[in-house]
Order: sequence, then structure tokens, then C-alpha cells
Amino acid sequence: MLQENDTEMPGPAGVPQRKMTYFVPKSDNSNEQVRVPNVIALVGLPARGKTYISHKLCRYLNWIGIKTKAFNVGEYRRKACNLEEEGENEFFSPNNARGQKIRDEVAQLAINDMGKYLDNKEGEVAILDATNTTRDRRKLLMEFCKNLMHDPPFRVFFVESVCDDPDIINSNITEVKINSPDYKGIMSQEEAKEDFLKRIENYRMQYEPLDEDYDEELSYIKVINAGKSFYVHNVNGHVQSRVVYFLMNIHLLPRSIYLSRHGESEYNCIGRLGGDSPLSANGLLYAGKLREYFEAEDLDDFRVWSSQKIRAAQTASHLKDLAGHTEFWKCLDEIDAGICEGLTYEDFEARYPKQFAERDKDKYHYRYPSGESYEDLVARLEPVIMELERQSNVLVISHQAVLRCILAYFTNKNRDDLPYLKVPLHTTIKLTPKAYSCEVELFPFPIKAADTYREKPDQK
Ligand SMILES: COc1ccc(-n2cc(-c3ccccc3)c3c(=O)[nH]cnc32)cc1
Ligand SMILES: O=P(O)(O)OC[C@H]1O[C@](O)(CO)[C@@H](O)[C@@H]1O
Repeated sequence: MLQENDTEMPGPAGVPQRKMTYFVPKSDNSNEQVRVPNVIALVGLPARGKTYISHKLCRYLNWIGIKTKAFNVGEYRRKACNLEEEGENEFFSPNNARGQKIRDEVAQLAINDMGKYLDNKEGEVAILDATNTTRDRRKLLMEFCKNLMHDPPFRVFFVESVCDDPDIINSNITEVKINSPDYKGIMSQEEAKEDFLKRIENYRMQYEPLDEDYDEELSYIKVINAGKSFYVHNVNGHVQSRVVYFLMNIHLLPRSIYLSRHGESEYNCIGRLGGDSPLSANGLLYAGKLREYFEAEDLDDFRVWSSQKIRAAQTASHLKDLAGHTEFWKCLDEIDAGICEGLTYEDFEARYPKQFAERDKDKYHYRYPSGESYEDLVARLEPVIMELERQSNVLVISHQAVLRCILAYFTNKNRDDLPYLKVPLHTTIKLTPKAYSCEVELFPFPIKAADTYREKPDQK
């Protein structure tokens, strides 16, 4: 077994060098390459967006193919005790020995479950969604992760969210805290907000932020005021660098992302796959109506991204003076069907019955000969996802398979469901990110269009 083992590159004194990754033979000399399991541990007071970060990171890492699971200590605590009986915010007081004992126990339960998840190789990354606000708690976590009972021991990266912006904290409390299971049906929203503010003060009394001297040996990022600034220290390995990159590209500003396929094309009308055919008459009608829809949306900041296929570019051209500017991305082009380009599904099945059957068995991983798989699409779409995270209002004009991948990212769909998501022609999909989820609205336009959807055949 080979093990990833970062080693310090020699370089000029005082200038940290990019850590190189070497695979060194494992004890049993098997040649299987294993990634070191990673723990991403959140740090921060309540209402600092720790669960927000945990959800988004988990969704992003799973989508790019790094199996990840989040462990939320609050959920373990809710299973272990009834906060109403424990006195609500009093439960979190540093002077409450009973509360402290229960909180330590449930944290250990979550850490143990996280350890099993990684030791059993169920995934590569575990996210510990907890306050982790004291040096003792972080030390306990580090000792657990570095313990040689794990083979290999876990790499730990702390993500601390520091925030003193009252508007952000208030939006967090009103959006997610006062309706949390801790308060549902127990007290009014006003009382819940008051209680939660006391809970924050209880934590603040014991809070020891990550310190660049005391925590010199740790790997961590401090996210300040929801990404207004960052302090990054000791980034170690591939996963940690992807996490840092992602956190530096996301934002909280309200906006919507719109997805639409091109208008119906000549190939759609005859059921042919791929190609580069122009819009049909109905497809042109849709492009005009799409323009009217966005005139009515009246967005002050609005961009259009299109694939470089003729049918998409024709659709985008109807919005050109409406949008700030239109960008044409090759990586938004439809899945390359390789030897099946230009065929109908019937032709495909008749000419290549084995390939056709293969595709239905595992549509996500199936790669067309001389073509692509959905997995290939996800890899080529990662830069689009990252740029969508950075942007404000964007309309993406693309294709059935590509938009399935993008939709799956924002709605956290797994790779079995992704290739069968419904993205019909002449339908605009509006995505509006919320705290821990994404609102999806479908706007089908009353213009006739071919149905290009192929059902998942019942697996015999
Ligand atoms: C750039 O990475 C981010 C890190 C954290 C955030 N965030 C998200 C929330 C948040 C706000 C409302 C509802 C849910 C989470 C929040 C916060 O209440 N306090 C500090 N930060 C926060 C955003 C981007
Ligand atoms: O993965 P599926 O379901 O075959 O859908 C992808 C197909 O959809 C289309 O965009 C329209 O039929 C084809 O060009 C493409 O090959």
C-alpha cells in the first residue's frame, strides 16, 4: 500500500516551499495507492456559519468525487438530551457541570463515528461540524486523529469562522437558529433569539480562537466575516488545498442561477444525439420567449454563459443586449457521444447492443467509445461550478447532460440519480441558494418541443 506522504521541499530560509506529495511504500508493500484520510474540523462560536460551510464543503467534495460525510455534534446532542428540560441556554453555561459532561460525551460519540467512517474506508473526508472552541477540545481531537490505531492516521484541517458583523450573525439567527429543532414549538421566535444570544455568550466565555503562535503546528484557515478576509496556515495535501480554494470563492450575497437548454434543435426533432445542428422553428420561438422572461426578471447584474454549439449560441444571441456580456465556454458543450454522435438511441442499440446495455448498467461512469462519460463531464465542469460560486446572477445556456451535472451540484444529487435528472427543453430552471439548501423553480414555456428524456430501464 502506498501512502501519500507530504515532505518539506528544501528552499530559501524562511520561505515556505510548496509541499510536494510523494507516495512511499506502505508496510505490506502492496502497490495500491491510498489517500490519507482527512478530517476537516470547524471552529467557531454559534451562528458563525459552521453548518453552512460544512454542508457546502460536503456537497462540493462529493460532487468532484471525494467521498465526504459531515458529523454534526448538535444533532448528537439533540439525540442525547432534551434542551427544554436542561434549561436551554443554561445548558451551555461553563458553570453547568452536567451540561458540560453531556456535551463532552456527545462530542466524543461524533468523533468516534467519524473515526469508524474513515477507518472503514467508507469515505476519504470527514467534516466535524462542532464549535471546537477550546484548546483542550482541539487537543483531544488531534490526539484521536494522530493515534496509530488508525492506519493511516488522519490529517486534520481546522476551518475557523470568525465573525463580528452583526448583520451576518442576525441573518444566521433569523434564517436558521430560531426555527431550529432546539426551539421549535417550545418558545416564540423572539424568545428563541434572546435565548440563542445567551447561548453565544456562554460559549464566548470559554472561546480560545486559533492562535498563530500557540497553534503553529496546526493546519488551518481562518475565514473572517464570511470571506471578507482569510488567514491560511500550513496547508497540507490535495484535499486541504481544494478546501482553501473553495472557501475563497464562495460568498453569501443573494442571487439566482438560471439554467436553460438551447431551444429545440433540428437534431432534437429527429431524435439524433450530439451534433451541431441549428434551432428548429419552435427552438427560435423559445429563444424569443426566453428573452421576454429575462426582460421581466429585470436583473441589475446579469450574465449569460453559453456553450459553443450553434443551437446554444443562437439561443444566447436573443439575449445579447440584455445581459452585461455573453461568454461562450467550450466546457459547456454537450457530452461527446463519440462513435454514437448523430445516431438515434434506436441506431445506437441496433449497431452497438453491448455498449447500449453497458450504458444502462452504470450511466454515470459509462464512457462512449471515443467519447465521454458523465464523470468526464463533472471533471470538465468544475471550473464552471467554481466561477458560478463566485458570480452573481448568471444564465447558463447549455445541454441536457451538462445541465444535469450542474443541477446535481446545486441540489446535492448523487451519481446514480444525476444522469436521470429531468431537464426538459423549453424550460427555464431558477436556482436560489438558501442557508443549507437551494430553492429550485421550474418555468416550462408553452412552446412545443421534442421530449429527449430516456427513462432508466428497470434493472433486471
Ligand atoms: C467564504 O466562506 C464563508 C464562510 C462562512 C460564511 N457564513 C455563512 C453564514 C450564514 C449566514 C446565514 C445563514 C447561514 C449561514 C455565516 C455567519 O452567520 N457568520 C459568519 N460566516 C458565515 C459564508 C462564507
Ligand atoms: O445522457 P442522455 O440521457 O443520453 O442525454 C444526453 C443526450 O441528450 C442530448 O443533448 C439530446 O438528446 C444529446 O445530444 C445527448 O447525447
